[in-house]
Amino acid sequence: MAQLTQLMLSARLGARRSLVEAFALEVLVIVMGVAGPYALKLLIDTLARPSGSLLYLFVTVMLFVGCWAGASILETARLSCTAKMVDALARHFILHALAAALPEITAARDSRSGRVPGMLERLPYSLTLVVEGLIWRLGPVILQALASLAVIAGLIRPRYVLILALTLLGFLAATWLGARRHRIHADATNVAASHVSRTIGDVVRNARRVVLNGALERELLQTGAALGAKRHAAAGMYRSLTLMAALQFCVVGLGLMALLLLAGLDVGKGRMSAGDFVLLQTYAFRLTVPLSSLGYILAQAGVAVANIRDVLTFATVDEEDRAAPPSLAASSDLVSENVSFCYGPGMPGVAKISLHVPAGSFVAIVGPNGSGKSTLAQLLAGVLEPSSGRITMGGTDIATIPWADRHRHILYTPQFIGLFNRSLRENILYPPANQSIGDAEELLHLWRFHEPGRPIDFEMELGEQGERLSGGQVQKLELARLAGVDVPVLILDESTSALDPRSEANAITILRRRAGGATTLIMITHRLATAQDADRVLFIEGGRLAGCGTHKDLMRRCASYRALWLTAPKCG
Ligand SMILES: Nc1ncnc2c1ncn2[C@@H]1O[C@H](COP(=O)(O)OP(=O)(O)OP(=O)(O)O)[C@@H](O)[C@H]1O
Repeated sequence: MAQLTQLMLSARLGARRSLVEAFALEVLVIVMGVAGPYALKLLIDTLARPSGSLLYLFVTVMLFVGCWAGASILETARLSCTAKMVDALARHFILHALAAALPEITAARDSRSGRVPGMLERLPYSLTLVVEGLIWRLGPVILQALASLAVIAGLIRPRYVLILALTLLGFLAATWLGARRHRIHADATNVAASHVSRTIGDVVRNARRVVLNGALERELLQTGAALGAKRHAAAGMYRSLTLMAALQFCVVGLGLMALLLLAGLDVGKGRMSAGDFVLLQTYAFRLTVPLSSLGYILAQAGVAVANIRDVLTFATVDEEDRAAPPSLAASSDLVSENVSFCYGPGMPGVAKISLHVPAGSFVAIVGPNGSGKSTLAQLLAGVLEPSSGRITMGGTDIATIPWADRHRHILYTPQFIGLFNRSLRENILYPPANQSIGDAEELLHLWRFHEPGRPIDFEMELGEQGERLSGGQVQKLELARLAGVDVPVLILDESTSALDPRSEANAITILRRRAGGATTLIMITHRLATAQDADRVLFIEGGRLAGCGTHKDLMRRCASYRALWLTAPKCG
C-alpha cells in the first residue's frame, strides 16, 4: 500500500492531476456528508419552534437536499479520476513487470510463464479495488468520522462523542484482527486464482493437442478441479470474513444501542432537542452503514493486494540489468572454465566443462538425447547461469553483460522456435534482423520454402506458435532471419534438423559469412555431415565433455563418439 501511494504521488506516473482532482472532490463529498445531517437538524429544530421563518425553512431544506444530491454527483465524478489513476498505475506496473519477467522466464525455464499473463490481466481490477475500495472508501470514512465527532462535540454532550469514538475504535480493532487472519486466506485464494488462469491458458494454447487426442473431457475435469480449489480457498476466505463481520457488528451494535438509549433518555428529560437526536443518529448511521460494505471490499481487496504484491515482486527491475554494459575486448573467443550446472537437487545438467571456442570457428555439439547439449548451449549463450565456474567472451564474464545488450554479442536460437501469431513479414524481420524483405525472400526461394512457382505470402498470419507453417518452414524462416544479423557468436540448437542437406550446408555457409566472415557458429546437431564439416566437435555424454576435436580425430580416439555414429558400436 505504501509503495502504491508513493507511486501515485510521484511525478513519473503522470497521474498527479487526477489524484489532486480526486482529493478535492472527496473533500467536498466529506464536507457535504457532514453538513447534510446538520442541515436536517436545523430543519427539525425550526419545525419544532412555533414561529419558524419560511425562508429559513426553505434554505435548510435546500441545504439538506443539496448536500445529499451533491455528494452523490461528486462521488460519481471522482470515480473517473480513480479510473485514470488506475490506468496509469496498471500501465506502469505491467510494463515494469514484463521488462523484469521476460528475462527471468527466459533464464528460469519453469512454469512462471503460464502464471504471468493471468497475474497481469487481473491487475487493473485489483488496482481498482485497492484504490477505489481501500484508499477512497476507508480514508473518507475515517475523515468523515473525525469531522462528525468534532461537530457532535461542539453541539451535544461529550459523552456521545466518547461512545461514538469507542464504537468506531472497536470496529477498527475488530477489522484489524480479522484482516490478519483474512490475509492467509486471501493469499491462498490468489494462488488458486493464478492456477486457474494458468490451467485455462495452457488448455486454450494447446487446443489442438487436447481435441486431437480426445482429451477434452480430461482437461475439463482438471480445469474443474482448479476451479474447485479456488472455490474452496474462497470459501475459507468468506468464512473468515463472516466471522470478522460478526465481531465488527457486535461491537457497532452495542455502541449504537448505548448511544440511542442514552440520547432517547436525554430527549425525554429535555436535555437534548429532537434535532440534536436526529443529528446524532444520522451521523451514527452514516458512519456505520458504509462500514458494512467495507467487509466485502476487504474480502476482495485481500486477494487484490496479494495480486499486486505478486506483480510488485516482478516490477522492481533489477538494477544490475540497467548497469552500463562492460566493454568487451575485440576478440570473441568463448572460454568455459570448469563450468557445472544443475537444474535442482538430483537434476544434473552438465559437470566440470572446460573448453575454448576460437572466434570465427564452426563448432558442432553432439551427443545422445538428454546428455546435456542444450544445457551447455544455453550456458555458453548466458541464458543459464553456471552453478560453478564461469564463461567468458574475450575475457569478460558473460554473466556481467546485461540482458538488453547480450544479443549484440551472442545470439541463441532454442530448439523449439517460438513464432509470434503475426505476419510472416513481421516474424522474418523480427529484431535484431536488419536485412531487407527482398534479401530474406531470396534466401527462402533458395532453400525452397515453398514448391517452385508458388509465391510467398508475407502478409500471412502464422497462427499460434507459427502452426500454419511446416517444421521445415519454421526453421527456414528462422535461419533467413538470422542471416540478416551481424553478431560475433551464433548458437543454434538443432535449428537445421528439418532441412534437406543442401539447404542446411547453404544455410551454414551464409550464416558464417556474417560479421565479415568472423561469426563463430555453434550448432547442436544429430547429423553426421554437420559434424564432419565442423572445425571442432564437442562430444557431450552424461553431462560431461567426453571429447573435443575434429570429427576425424574423435572417430579415431573416442570409442563412445564412434559408437554414436556407427550402428554396431565398438571400442577402439
Ligand atoms: N528446465 C529443466 N528442469 C529440469 N531438468 C531439465 C530442464 N531442462 C533440461 N533438463 C534435464 O537436463 C538433462 C539435459 O537436457 P538437455 O536438454 O540439455 O539435453 P540434450 O542433450 O540437449 O537432449 P536432446 O538431444 O534430446 O535435445 C535432461 O535430463 C533434461 O531432462
